Amino acid sequence: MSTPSLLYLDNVTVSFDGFRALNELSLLLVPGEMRAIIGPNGAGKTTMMDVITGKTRPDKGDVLFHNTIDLTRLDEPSIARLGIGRKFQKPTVFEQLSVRDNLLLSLAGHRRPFGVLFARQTGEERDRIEGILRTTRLGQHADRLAGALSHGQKQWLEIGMLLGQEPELLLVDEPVAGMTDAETAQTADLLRDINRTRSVVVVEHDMEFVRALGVGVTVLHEGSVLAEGSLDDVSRDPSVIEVYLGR
Ligand SMILES: Nc1ncnc2c1ncn2[C@@H]1O[C@H](COP(=O)(O)OP(=O)(O)OP(=O)(O)O)[C@@H](O)[C@H]1O
Repeated sequence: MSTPSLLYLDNVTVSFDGFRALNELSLLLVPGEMRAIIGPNGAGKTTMMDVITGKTRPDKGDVLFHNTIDLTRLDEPSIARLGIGRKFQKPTVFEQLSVRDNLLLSLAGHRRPFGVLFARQTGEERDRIEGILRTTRLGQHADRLAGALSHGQKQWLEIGMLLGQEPELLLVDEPVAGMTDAETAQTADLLRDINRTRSVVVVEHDMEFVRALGVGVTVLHEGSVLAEGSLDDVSRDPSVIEVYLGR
């Protein structure tokens, strides 16, 4: 029996003017998994996310979703519709709207986004928004303008907006950059909650946060996987110490 696979990057190479940002990168994510991706600056983390979401096309290699769908043949909107959602580092919430209205706009299935603000909410929409408010710890702030939230709360709102699209796999890029220690700890809890029902790939430099996640870690270096395992395992790996943690 083959290993169940949610996402499989098979020998993916991406070159920019002859420079290999990804160099025969292979990585397997099983359904339901949360994986942390770490690695020094320039290791290829962002390029890897760009390949998964269809922003960058590899020169070589396949990216298989559920073993059968080759993402390298699809464009960004098609990949998003398949259930792969990405949160970029910088929050891009609608500052002039309330937290609740931001979430309403994000719900999957709306064809004319801004029109929904003037339409009567359905019970199902209300329930889904309440669920996302609970997950993102924003229940107390539902009626505040998004622009009045702290940096950390804006990041949670954006994660909530991603949840509105019901992704099967969330890609999260440096979620705790610029957060306070308390916000960082809460973000780890929040992602663990989300991971009960969805798979997650999180790129992060903050090792305290990665430790709090308590998930498998992949170390990238020069566009390839240098090590994989628990944070303790990879922290002990001499090659990792040499290129990254020991710097
Ligand atoms: N569009 C591009 N054109 C040329 N070179 C690029 C391009 N995108 C990335 N690179 C190079 O590819 C390498 C990998 O970059 P990438 O942004 O994927 O690394 P990263 O691991 O995300 O780094 P960081 O932790 O700094 O965000 C870097 O050397 C970068 O300069």
